[in-house]
Amino acid sequence: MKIACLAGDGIGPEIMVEAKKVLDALSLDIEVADADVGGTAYKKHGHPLPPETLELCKASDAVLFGAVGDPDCDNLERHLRPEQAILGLRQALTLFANLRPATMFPGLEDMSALRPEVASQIDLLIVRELNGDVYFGEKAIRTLDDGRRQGYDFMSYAEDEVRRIAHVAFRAAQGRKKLLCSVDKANVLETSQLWRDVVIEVSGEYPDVTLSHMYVDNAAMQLVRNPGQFDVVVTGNLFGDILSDQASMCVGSIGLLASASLGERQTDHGTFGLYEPIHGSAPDIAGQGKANPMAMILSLAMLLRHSLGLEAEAAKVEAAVAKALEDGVRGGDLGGSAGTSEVGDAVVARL
Ligand SMILES: NC(=O)C1=CN([C@@H]2O[C@H](COP(=O)(O)OP(=O)(O)OC[C@H]3O[C@@H](n4cnc5c(N)ncnc54)[C@H](O)[C@@H]3O)[C@@H](O)[C@H]2O)C=CC1
Ligand SMILES: CC(C)CC(=O)C(=O)O
Ligand SMILES: [Mg+2]
Repeated sequence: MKIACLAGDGIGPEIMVEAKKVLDALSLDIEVADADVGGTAYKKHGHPLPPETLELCKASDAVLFGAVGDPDCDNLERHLRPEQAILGLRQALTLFANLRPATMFPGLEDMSALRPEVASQIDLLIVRELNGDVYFGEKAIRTLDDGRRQGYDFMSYAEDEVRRIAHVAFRAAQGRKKLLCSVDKANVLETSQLWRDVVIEVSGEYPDVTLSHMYVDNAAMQLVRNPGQFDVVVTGNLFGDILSDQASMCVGSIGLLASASLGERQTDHGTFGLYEPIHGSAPDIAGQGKANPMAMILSLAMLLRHSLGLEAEAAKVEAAVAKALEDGVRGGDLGGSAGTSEVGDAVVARL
């Protein structure tokens, strides 16, 4: 079994060290190969996603990804910016299904942005489409005939793109509480109207799952008012990006939310995938040993489960994180003082 490790920029390398500590502690027979990505890769190789990095990912069973984003690169042409590396990987590897679970860890209710009795109900899974929407449509800043500049990003979903993510979401719901909420903006957007029509069509194949629909503005409000109503939420790329950051503060911190990005390619032991925290490179705290590595460590757990078929090991890692939190191990993002390596060590000690 082979994993490609792409640490990236900002806090990426700091949290990747901690995930590797956890992997080492499990003593598994896994080959680990590192590669450059993001601003780090641009500075070394002139491109945020060098061909050798992409080739390594393709030749691996799974990719463990830190984060990309570097303020030094903000004025580069768009195709050279660090963020293009993660967008490029998602597209080149056809990773269209992004699973973002948000669950309340026992004992952490006091850190939620919500009242503890509301927060304690949270156990949801956001299934975010990852290969379409405005992120991948034609985009430009052009000059109109009257001299005004206009920016545009073309939003679209083809029916097959909606159908395949809908199937992933319905199957996920079948393995949980059998509730699926599809989030869109069908009252305004044609893209969303097609999304809704196709989700309804697919629902015919899953009579055991209760499907509901919600406009995204209401969903943002309901996520704060009564998040316990949600089991699986399926939505497009942009809405899923935003709602998952919001969900993270409902359970305490963005430093806790992991993700799996999956496609259809099967490995010998599961599904090929890329695993990353939902947060970015956090330049404001990079290099200070303050980043919470738990989202990265929980992403490793998802990798073990989905790509390597190591369910017991995945559960062990998740239990070690939960135990560390229960024991009061908290970084600055959770109102504590534990540094990045201290948190990683605490998780390893509980494995
Ligand atoms: N998949 C990726 O690689 C992503 C990359 N980005 C990029 O990251 C850069 C920074 O973006 P931001 O909007 O600031 O979002 P961000 O998620 O990097 O940071 C937002 C806030 O959360 C905090 N934070 C994030 N992760 C944390 C952790 N593990 N522990 C403690 N605190 C944490 C940061 O310090 C910051 O105050 C940008 O270049 C952006 O494009 C953003 C999101 C995803
Ligand atoms: C291209 C990324 C920066 C998008 C993002 O914020 C995410 O995937 O969470
Ligand atoms: Mg995001």
